[in-house]
This record gives sequence, C-alpha cells and structure tokens, in this order.
Amino acid sequence: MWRGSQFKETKLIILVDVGNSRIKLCELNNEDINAPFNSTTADADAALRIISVSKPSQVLVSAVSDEQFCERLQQLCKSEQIIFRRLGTASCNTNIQIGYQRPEQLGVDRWMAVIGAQELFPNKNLLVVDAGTATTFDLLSADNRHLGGWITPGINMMISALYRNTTQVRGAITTPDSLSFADNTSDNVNHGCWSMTVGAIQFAKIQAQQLGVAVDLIVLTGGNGEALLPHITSDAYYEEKLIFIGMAKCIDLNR
Ligand SMILES: Nc1ncnc2c1ncn2[C@@H]1O[C@H](COP(=O)(O)OP(=O)(O)O)[C@@H](O)[C@H]1O
Ligand SMILES: CC(C)(COP(=O)(O)O)[C@@H](O)C(=O)NCCC(=O)O
Ligand SMILES: [K+]
Repeated sequence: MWRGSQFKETKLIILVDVGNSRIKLCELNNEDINAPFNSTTADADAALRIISVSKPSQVLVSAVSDEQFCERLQQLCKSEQIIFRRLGTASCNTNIQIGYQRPEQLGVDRWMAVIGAQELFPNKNLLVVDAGTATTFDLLSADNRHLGGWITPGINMMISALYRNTTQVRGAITTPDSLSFADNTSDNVNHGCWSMTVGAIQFAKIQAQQLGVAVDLIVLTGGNGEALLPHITSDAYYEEKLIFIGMAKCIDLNR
C-alpha cells in the first residue's frame, strides 16, 4: 500500500513513470525504492495528489506519453518549489553504448529498463522485455552494448485489435495459465496472443545468438511481465520496479 512520506526528514525523491496505459510512482528514499503506486492515465489527479502530499525535494520523470500530465506535474512542482527533472534517453550518463542511430528516438522507458537490468545483472547478456501497452525487446551485451530491439503490440492490444476488427471473433481478455491449443474462441485468442509474445521472446534469443550474444538471462517487466514468467522456458527474472531502478541509477550517475 502507498504511504505518503510527510513524516520523513530525509530528502525524498519521487520517481514517475508515465506509460501509455498507466502512471506509476515510487518513493526513492536514500537507497530504497518502495512498491510502485499505479494509477490509470485517466486518474492523473490521484498521482498529482500523492506528490503534493508527499512533499518530495525532487520529482524525476520518465515519460513516453501524456504530455498534458507532464505539464501539470511540472506546474505543480513549480508552485510547490519541488525540483522537476524530466529524463531524456540521450541525456543520462551511462557506460552503455546505445544501439539506436538517433538515441533520442529510443523510448526513455526502454532506456531506463536497460539501465535497470544492467544494475541488477552486470556483465551479462540480457534480453530486456517490457510487456506493457506495447511489448518492447532490448538486447544488452555483457560488455555494455545495447544492440537495438523490437517493438510489438502489447498482449492486450493484440487481443482487443482482433476483437475489434473481426465479426465472429468474440470473447474476453484473460491471463491464461496454459497456452495449449484451445476449444473455444476466447481461449483461442488469449492463448494465441500470449503465445505470440512467448514465441517472440524465444525468437529474440535466436537473433541474439546470431549476433554472438547468447542471452544469459531474460529480464521481464511491465503489466504483463509477471504472468509471462511461467511460460518462459529459459532463465528469466521479473522485476516490477525495473524502470525505477534505472531511474535511481541515473541519479547516481549524474550526481
Ligand atoms: N493490474 C493491472 N493493471 C493494469 N494493467 C495491467 C494489470 N495487469 C496486467 N495489465 C496489463 O498491462 C498493460 C499495462 O502495462 P504497463 O506496464 O503498466 O503499461 P504502460 O507502461 O505502457 O503504461 C496493459 O496492457 C494491461 O492489460
Ligand atoms: C515503445 C513504447 C510505446 C513502449 O511504451 P509503453 O508500452 O511502456 O507505454 C515507448 O517506449 C515509445 O514510445 N518509444 C519510442 C519509440 C522507440 O522506442 O523506438
Ligand atoms: K512497454
């Protein structure tokens, strides 16, 4: 459960991750990052209220969506004399060599996830998968080279696109335990779309191998990351706070 931090005296930093579906907040207190508070992007007011009540010294933002929320947040920080910092992919000092031709084009959330993964598992070949609104794949080599990645529709986006664009394909959106071949429409869709993502993860490993970067570990995050874990047959780790770990690292690196 989220607790405001009005009683703490240490310098509190609030980390904010603005995705295409949800806004998430974490408190960074010294080294500790607490469990994220999630709100739908529709409930931006709740996120702003928390920041107002918590009275942090600084707010650090990683945003790939909702410019209107970011502007409101910046205004709030200005009026409450809170330092406001917005991270950019190209502006965080790190020893990771970025794999994009134009670094600023890579979503800052992906870059924070890569930095977070390196922090957790240094000197390993990592496949970082963020299964959110979109599912992103980023390859990080043990010698700190980001080797690019993929963007696919997120699992829920695939499922809802199928329902929206067909007449007879109707059903629910579920988080299946099994991805077996199914005997009804709804399970066909859900098992199929989850399998698309599991299959892409397996094929990403083959791609990495062909680059000479055999994946040591798959690092999962995002709203569907934990539910993907049991379907992955190779070494995999789920970290809800991956983006926040990356953001906290950026603070360290830029002190
Ligand atoms: N408890 C949950 N609340 C909201 N979305 C969830 C939840 N569990 C799984 N999801 C799925 O995760 C996706 C959102 O993931 P998230 O990582 O928060 O996205 P983003 O960073 O793009 O805002 C949605 O497609 C949603 O269906
Ligand atoms: C790919 C994304 C939409 C993923 O966002 P999310 O699913 O976390 O909301 C986001 O990282 C983004 O807008 N990236 C910019 C394009 C790129 O990374 O190449
Ligand atoms: K994502």
